[in-house]
Amino acid sequence: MRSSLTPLGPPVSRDRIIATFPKLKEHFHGQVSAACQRRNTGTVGLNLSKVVVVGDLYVGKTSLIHRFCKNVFDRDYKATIGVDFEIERFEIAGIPYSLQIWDTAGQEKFKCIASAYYRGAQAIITAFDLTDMQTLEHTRQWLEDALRENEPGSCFVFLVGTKKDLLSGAACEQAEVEAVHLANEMQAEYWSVSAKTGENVKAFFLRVAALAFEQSVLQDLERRDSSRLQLGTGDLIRTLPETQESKRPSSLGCC
Ligand SMILES: Nc1nc2c(ncn2[C@@H]2O[C@H](COP(=O)(O)OP(=O)(O)OP(=O)(O)O)[C@@H](O)[C@H]2O)c(=O)[nH]1
Ligand SMILES: [Mg+2]
Repeated sequence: MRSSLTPLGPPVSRDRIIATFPKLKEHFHGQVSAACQRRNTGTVGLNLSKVVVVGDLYVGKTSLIHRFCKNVFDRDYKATIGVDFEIERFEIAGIPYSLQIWDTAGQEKFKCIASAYYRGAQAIITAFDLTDMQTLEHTRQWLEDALRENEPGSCFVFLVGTKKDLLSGAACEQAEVEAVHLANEMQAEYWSVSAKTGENVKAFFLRVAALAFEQSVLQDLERRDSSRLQLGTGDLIRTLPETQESKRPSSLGCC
């Protein structure tokens, strides 16, 4: 049965339906599964969760997003001017869910435009080119800039090595060792992908969506719990001791 929160529009495509937690663990958090089963996920199904993709120019940010959202790959380079975004709809544990994926420009001259869009990100994807290790080094700065605009600890961080199709053997292994090392430092999850062949692209974004969804549901439950608590403990109605004074209606208190 579809959720009553399903937004207007056509149903999500079959490959955007996530029933079990992708990669690393099999199940959603117990509270999240229970909330989904009871359709008690508040406004999660109606909100857009923001994902921001950052990294040097030419590393393949736009290509990665286009491969996932449109299933296309363009060999020609067209620099992103400022920012762009795509909205991708999912159905996760039976609940509709949407990601707003922001594609930012890597060119220095657009940095101030792009950084205005970092705020409110639930996930930050820092991308680098596996064939150009300088771009890996620069991910530290990209991440620092993006985190500065967000509450500490509020974002999932991913380090993504792109253009996997261009590397193989020892060179690939060497690049990945360095990347995993940096990912640990950043407390990021590391993925390597190819927008050209599509390798790992869908699995990666499904993982991003599942993590963001789980966090959204938990935050929503917490928010509703705490507002209920505030109502419960609020000193809204005070009882007066039963004296003759207090029994008398105040309007009759004169004379
Ligand atoms: N072989 C290969 N080429 C890729 C891959 N991803 C991107 N490219 C190429 O790399 C170039 C740059 O890709 P973009 O996606 O435009 O790079 P970008 O990071 O968005 O660049 P800016 O918008 O300037 O920040 C293009 O010519 C792409 O075709 C990949 O997985 N494999
Ligand atoms: Mg781009």
